[in-house]
Amino acid sequence: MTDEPILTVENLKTQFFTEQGVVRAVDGISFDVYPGEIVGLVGESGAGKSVATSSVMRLVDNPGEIVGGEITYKNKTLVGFERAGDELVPRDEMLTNEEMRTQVRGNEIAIIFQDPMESLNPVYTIGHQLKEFILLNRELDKKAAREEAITMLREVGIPEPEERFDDYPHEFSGGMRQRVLIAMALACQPELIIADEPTTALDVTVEGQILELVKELQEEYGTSFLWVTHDMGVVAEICDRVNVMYLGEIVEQATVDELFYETQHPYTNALLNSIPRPDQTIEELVPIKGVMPEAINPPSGCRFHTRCPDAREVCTEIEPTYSEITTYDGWPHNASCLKHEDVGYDVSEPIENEARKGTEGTEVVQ
Ligand SMILES: Nc1ncnc2c1ncn2[C@@H]1O[C@H](COP(=O)(O)OP(=O)(O)OP(=O)(O)O)[C@@H](O)[C@H]1O
Ligand code: NI
Repeated sequence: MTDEPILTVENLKTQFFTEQGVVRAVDGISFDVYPGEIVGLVGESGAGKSVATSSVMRLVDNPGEIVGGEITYKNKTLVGFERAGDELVPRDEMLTNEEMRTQVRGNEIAIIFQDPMESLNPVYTIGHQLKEFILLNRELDKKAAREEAITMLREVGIPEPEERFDDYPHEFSGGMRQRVLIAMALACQPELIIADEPTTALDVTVEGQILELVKELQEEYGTSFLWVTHDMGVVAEICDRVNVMYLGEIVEQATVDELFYETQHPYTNALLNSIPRPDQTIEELVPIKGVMPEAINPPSGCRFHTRCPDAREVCTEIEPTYSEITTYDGWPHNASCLKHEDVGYDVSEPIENEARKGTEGTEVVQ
């Protein structure tokens, strides 16, 4: 851990101002990404993963707004506030929208979304789009851009890229299209790629191939990744470190081995029990019971107390502090659970909740 992180997110808060109320989609999360790392952001649907990544890119949809926190990418302030009277206002060094567009998005940080059809234009050929993208972001002439596009298609495992160059997106399979998006992201030589569930729509075999490809490319180019998924299996496959998100908060963060073998948070445990493992049969899988509450009015105390199999009285009253439990190999292992705090968890009464009532379980799918 000698390097500095390339991305640091501190106490980020992003909210949506809706007619029903304020949706606290991201509610004070902190994490970082070091050079060459693949860092996971994992959690059920609605946890706030996509809002977190779009906040990093400063692409939060209306009526959403980043209302607090700091995001630093290398020496650039992507998000930073200072107090002016009662208000928080952007600091001078915070990049403008124009600077985000010209200096950060695409060339420094690229993003890959779940649905390639949303990112690819159906009326232009794959090659044309890739070439135009390269021309826009790199100082290459047309011929060199075409060659680079073909090289990148080959790099991401498109067979016979010269011939496939003139195909339209609909002539590619889902997996192939996702490879094209990876090629597009890589073509700008970014240092960080944010991938928001890019393999979720693919079948497991194709997903496995894409994950293999990402690992290879990561080794070849040293690119860092922030990998968003709801699937702990994917985390195990490619991530170095992982952040577990629940209802707008990161509840546990550690290296992958630590997280899997020294799990500290009951939610992480529940996520791990709900995925297929080689040592378990499908029947042994335990879906997480109950549903995630609304982010407009999160539960008091620990937000997971309504579904936590270990919840006690005290968990409904005291908000756990996210803190370092141990370190492993120089990496912190953080979690927020009252079991690790000196607040009387041991003497508190277990509570009736969705986990104990035998409520119908909801599978962790999105
Ligand atoms: N445009 C919006 N307006 C209002 N609320 C929103 C908007 N976009 C997201 N949210 C809310 O923010 C919260 C987090 O959503 P987000 O899309 O980040 O979840 P996610 O973890 O990415 O889930 P998924 O796995 O389904 O993609 C949810 O409660 C969602 O309803
Ligand atoms: Ni999402």
